[in-house]
Amino acid sequence: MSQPLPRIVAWPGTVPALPEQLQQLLTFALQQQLPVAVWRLPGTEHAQLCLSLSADSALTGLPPALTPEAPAGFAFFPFRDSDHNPALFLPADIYWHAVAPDQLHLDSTDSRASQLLAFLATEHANDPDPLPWHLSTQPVPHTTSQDEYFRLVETGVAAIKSGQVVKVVSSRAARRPLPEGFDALRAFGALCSRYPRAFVSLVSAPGAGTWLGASPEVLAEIDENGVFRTMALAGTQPLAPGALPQHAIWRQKEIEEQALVARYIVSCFKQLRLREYDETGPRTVVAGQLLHLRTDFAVNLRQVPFPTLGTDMLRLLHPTSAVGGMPRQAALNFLLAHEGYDRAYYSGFLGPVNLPQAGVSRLFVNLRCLQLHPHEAVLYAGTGLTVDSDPEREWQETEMKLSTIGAILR
Ligand SMILES: C=C(O[C@H]1C=CC=C(C(=O)O)[C@@H]1O)C(=O)O
Repeated sequence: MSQPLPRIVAWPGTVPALPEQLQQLLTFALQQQLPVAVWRLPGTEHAQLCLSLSADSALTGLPPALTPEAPAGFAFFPFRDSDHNPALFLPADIYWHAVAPDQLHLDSTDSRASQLLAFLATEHANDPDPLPWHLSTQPVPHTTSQDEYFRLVETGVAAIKSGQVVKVVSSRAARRPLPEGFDALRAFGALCSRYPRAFVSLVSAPGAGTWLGASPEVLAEIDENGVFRTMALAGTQPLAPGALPQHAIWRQKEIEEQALVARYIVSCFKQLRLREYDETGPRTVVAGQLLHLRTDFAVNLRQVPFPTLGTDMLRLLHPTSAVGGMPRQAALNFLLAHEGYDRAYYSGFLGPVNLPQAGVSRLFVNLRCLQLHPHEAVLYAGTGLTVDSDPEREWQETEMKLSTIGAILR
């Protein structure tokens, strides 16, 4: 049975400018302590918003199903599912898309949805400023010092040399003060302008807290034409001013690191006995001030009858070898034993499912992200280690990755 979006209702009263619309929808959600997500897809201009009318209904134990019949909503999945960092799926009880700003998708017979309509119709001079964003119930994670990170890289390289793992992606958290008057919604807008090719997101949910990000990595998507896509993204170098990405030269280390991720994706298709996939690349792509190597994979689901491919691939892919390592379980065990902090939702995945229409879903890896805490932000970044990794270089790479999202704190 298909689950259509709720009915379309006109925005009550005069339609304000787009930022005020977002501000008002967020104010309602946060004042009512409801989960809410705002996002902007790569290469598009328009923000979208999904609001759930019950915090409990967002708790889910499973990765979402990527089929047209599955509920519409926004997935927010941790790196490792746990009681501290539960897998969330925000049902789209209210959905708004800046493409049609005068419309809201909601069920007006629901009393909470009609409360929203009444709220939007009133004066907004007394709305809270700053907004009461959800805060995580978890303490600020341990932030790894440079010495500790060097040791982590050395331990990772030793684990590779001993054959315990082939590749592992170590990561760390870093604390940064919030600038005076920091406004997360304005920061979301700044990320959208700065990173037009990224998936820009702002998610705020009870328990999980508030996360902002600009991800370069598709985990699994099915587009309007029924094409399933995923990508192998790895290898990093700074984009030198004035240099062309296609002229980038890659070291053996990055070529191998990325090839492992591509091979892992191929092994997932093999497990599903699917041969009809297109593979393009690897080629150099730009992500903010960084370059990566990327191989794109596509399957046309109108030609290859595999209706559960998206769901099956999602379950096989997460966490990919671009954020965990290879072999998957050995790398995850290594990280649990040595990384020394809780990644929470960093390197999990997030994105719309069956939005804006049934059959269209776009999930991204939660990279280049931060979590809001009172007066400070916690930023996250990782680096793929191989046998040739150098601790100093890997530290510098995390610094570069942190500055993608860190740019909005300056
Ligand atoms: C783990 C991260 O990036 C991944 C994606 C692209 C390149 C990566 C790398 O070069 O190590 C990582 O695999 C991160 O940004 O925190």
